[in-house]
Amino acid sequence: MKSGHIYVVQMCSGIHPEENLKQLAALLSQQTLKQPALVCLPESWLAFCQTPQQTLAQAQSNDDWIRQIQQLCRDFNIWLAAGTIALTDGQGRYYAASLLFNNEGVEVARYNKIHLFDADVADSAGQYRESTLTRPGDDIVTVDSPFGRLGLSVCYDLRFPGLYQAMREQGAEILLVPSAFTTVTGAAHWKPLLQARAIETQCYVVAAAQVGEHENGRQTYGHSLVVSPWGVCLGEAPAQVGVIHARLDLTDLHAIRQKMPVAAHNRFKSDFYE
Ligand SMILES: O=C(O)CNC(=O)[C@H](CS)NC(=O)CCC(=O)C(=O)O
Repeated sequence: MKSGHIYVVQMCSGIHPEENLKQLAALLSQQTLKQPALVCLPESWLAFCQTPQQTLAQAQSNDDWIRQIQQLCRDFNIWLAAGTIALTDGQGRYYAASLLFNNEGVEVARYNKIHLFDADVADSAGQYRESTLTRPGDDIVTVDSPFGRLGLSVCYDLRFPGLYQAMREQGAEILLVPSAFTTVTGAAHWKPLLQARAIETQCYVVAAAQVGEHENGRQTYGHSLVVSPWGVCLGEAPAQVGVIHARLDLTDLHAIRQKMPVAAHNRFKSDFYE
């Protein structure tokens, strides 16, 4: 039965990729990484920019950063769920892309954030309009790994349970939710949403978060979380930069699914109306 070690890196990313990569390497160096290791990073960890135009410029020039990230996977012998990185669509916009690399630095999956955060929030930023230059993705992504079958999602996606049900139907066992939640919505919704997704799908949920006051003027909630398929929090980060570790064991997951087979009982599957 598959199992492994998950390391969730909570970052306070700034505008400059070089500094963010240094922050990541320093945090990983402080860990004794048990194998096999899956390292999960938050949304926009490589560059948390000030404007969509800055993010677009970043998206058009990050080939070299990606090569450095691939090298980091080999140096630390880790699988890396690389949060999100802005990647150009070649037509003047960018995707919020979540790339998964194996321990040889090979890209094994890519998910483009489907739901974009266009919302008004009672915080110092006030307005979020992610769709300004971001192109939304269309495809649901699940992929096998030494840890189990991973389902990829990003931040605001968390509010749309249909996506997670679809990943469950594709066999997902571990759902990844790299995020940069606002402090206001995070305090109100973050933990219950993550626990609900874990309980409904009977999956592990792993959510790496941005935290603190950022160079771009934004504030984020932190509280990175690992939730078991029973809804129990196996690890929760405080509101500061750092790494949390959890051991995932799919034996428990399959026991939970066997005792309460909600996926088989579900009458609202995607083929319900066919
Ligand atoms: O803009 C960037 O560089 C990084 N992207 C983000 O910070 C995104 C879009 S603005 N944030 C969210 O999705 C927060 C969702 C949230 O807070 C909620 O659902 O309550």
